[in-house]
Amino acid sequence: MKVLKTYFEVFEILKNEFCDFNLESEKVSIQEAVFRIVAQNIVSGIDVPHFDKSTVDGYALRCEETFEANDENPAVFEIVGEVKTGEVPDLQIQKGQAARIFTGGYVPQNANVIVMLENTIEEDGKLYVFKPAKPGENILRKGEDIKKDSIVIKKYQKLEPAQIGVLAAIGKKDVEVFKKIRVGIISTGDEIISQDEKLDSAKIYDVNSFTLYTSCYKEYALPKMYGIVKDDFEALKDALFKALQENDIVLISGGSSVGTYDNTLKAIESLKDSKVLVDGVSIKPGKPTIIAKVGTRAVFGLPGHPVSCLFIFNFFVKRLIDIILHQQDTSRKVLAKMKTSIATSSGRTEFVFVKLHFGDEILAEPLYGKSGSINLLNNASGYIRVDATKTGIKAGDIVEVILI
Ligand SMILES: Nc1nc2c(c(=O)[nH]1)N[C@H]1C(S)=C(S)[C@@H](COP(=O)(O)OP(=O)(O)OC[C@H]3O[C@@H](n4cnc5c(N)ncnc54)[C@H](O)[C@@H]3O)O[C@H]1N2
Ligand code: MOO
Repeated sequence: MKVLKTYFEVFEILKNEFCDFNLESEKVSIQEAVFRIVAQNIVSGIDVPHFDKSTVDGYALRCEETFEANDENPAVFEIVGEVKTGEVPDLQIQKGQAARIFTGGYVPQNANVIVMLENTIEEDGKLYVFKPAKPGENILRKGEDIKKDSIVIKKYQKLEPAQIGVLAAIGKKDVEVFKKIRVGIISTGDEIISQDEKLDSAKIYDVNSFTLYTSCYKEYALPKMYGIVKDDFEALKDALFKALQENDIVLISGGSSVGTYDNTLKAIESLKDSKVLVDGVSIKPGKPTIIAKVGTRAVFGLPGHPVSCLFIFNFFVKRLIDIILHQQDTSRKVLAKMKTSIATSSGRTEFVFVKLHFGDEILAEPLYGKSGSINLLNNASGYIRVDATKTGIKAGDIVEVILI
């Protein structure tokens, strides 16, 4: 009998086999680079800001002269000019002098504080300051945000909008990022037809090509469909061979189980340099999952049932993409209270889909349905894990829900 691997053994295998995957890089504009992974450390060529900058509208002056100021005895300054935002001022602040300045303005020489407009009165060319000001107050110093020559973004860091902002601030127009992981997608089965065909009895529309293709978008991978292949060993082998030439990961859905027409394992094994790493996992859904390495590339045989297929993408394929890109597990999780009890009995680790209800507390309502019912996922917010040693979870128990 086949020995099934546990899911954490599979995680370890994926990590050991694919952690030094050779990724090529490419240069893209910073606005195109969002959610991509940086291919080299990025060093700032400038200080940000690259001049002492006012963070408020007010007056530039020397703070020492305000130390004795109070409501009755304001410090008095002569206004010697105005700093135009975006221009370097040609004035210097001497003792007893102040200059008007606006948010973002270049702090004039000798000034060491900007007093906020609201804390002053300007009358007949004179400025009255009623409170002591602290040195450096309301000034963003040259290099205070980002120092010249410092590493601002590290290799393998993901570029979220905030990081794109940092790149913009240091004047970058483009950035070197890892190329998107290319994922080839094959559906198999004599009963599977495309949406262009007439739905005869005993046929079903291809669902997995589309759920897998669109799941790749969520992982910022580059999917390509290779169509529907009949239950024919040679045809599947040819499609797999072609997809492997053009992709980093190939996903075959259907034909991964033990039926006479289940050709996925045979097709993988027939390829030169192939090594089957996993053939069956002790989980539900997703038991008939196959994972292989062909040369340096990965091939997944995914269960045909649409729910199992999509679940295994989220559980293992996503994990592999994270490993290749040196990312932590990026699944989002919330704690919730079970709305009703559930029983589990497969002897495998079970993943139960739940719908979340948000109110004073977050409730997780278990969803029932078979692995073939894609509509089950239509209603699911996420899933919970029930270990193989357990026989279920009781209503009221707090569970961790992994969001999908
Ligand atoms: N004797 C056994 N039979 C089965 C086992 C087992 O351990 N022993 N495992 C069951 C489990 S669990 C699953 S999951 C399925 C997976 O089987 P396959 O990966 O070989 O998938 P198929 O048999 O080809 O298809 C299963 C089911 O899914 C439908 N399907 C397939 N591809 C698509 C697609 N692209 N779009 C929509 N639906 C698809 C297919 O028509 C079947 O209904 O095996 C169990 N059997
Ligand atoms: O992958 Mo299967 O869903 O365990 O029926």
